[in-house]
Amino acid sequence: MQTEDLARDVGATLSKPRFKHVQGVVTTAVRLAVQYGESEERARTAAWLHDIAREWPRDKLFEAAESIEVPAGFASIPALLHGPIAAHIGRTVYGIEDVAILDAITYHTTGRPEMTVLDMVLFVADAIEPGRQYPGVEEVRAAADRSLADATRISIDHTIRYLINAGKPLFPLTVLARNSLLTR
Ligand SMILES: Nc1ncnc2c1ncn2[C@@H]1O[C@H](COP(=O)(O)OP(=O)(O)O)[C@@H](O)[C@H]1O
Repeated sequence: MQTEDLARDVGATLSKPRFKHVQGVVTTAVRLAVQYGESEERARTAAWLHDIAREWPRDKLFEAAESIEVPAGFASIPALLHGPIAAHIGRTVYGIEDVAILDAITYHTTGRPEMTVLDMVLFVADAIEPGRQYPGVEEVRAAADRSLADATRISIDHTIRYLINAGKPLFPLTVLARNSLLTR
């Protein structure tokens, strides 16, 4: 699979602002991969694919989730389904067999316990790409310069606070991801 083909398909699938976000995630993921000793190629592929189903309507996400293997609990929060579905598309449409890439995509919104370097590269890149603006983003950016695990944990802390303040459900795996990062 050529990255150019993937980039072209993503460009044809997503809205302009979302495509710009993905481009920012690709650039940032590659930079973090170089900094933290992960493969640039894997980071690039995961980043191009991660949001390919992000703009699907709820019904389409639920329908797709019924026919693929989704990790436990994901279907209870529709906003999380685009990760596992993007991984499924990566495997079935683009022939990606590297489980590390597929897992990084699956868990890019939630995190998980014992996150790999590639998981964290994508997670943090998604949180700090240049187009991201939210209270606290500078703290995550600064942390990413010194420690990928700290940046991941701080980003998770922001997400947890955001979800609580917004009265939204919090996926339990994210709490386990945070606990695991605190004991690393
Ligand atoms: N750990 C989580 N638990 C529950 N819901 C979450 C979690 N993380 C994110 N969400 C919800 O899923 C939505 C999509 O998250 P994300 O993919 O990070 O958004 P985007 O990249 O579009 O900003 C968020 O707006 C939030 O409401």
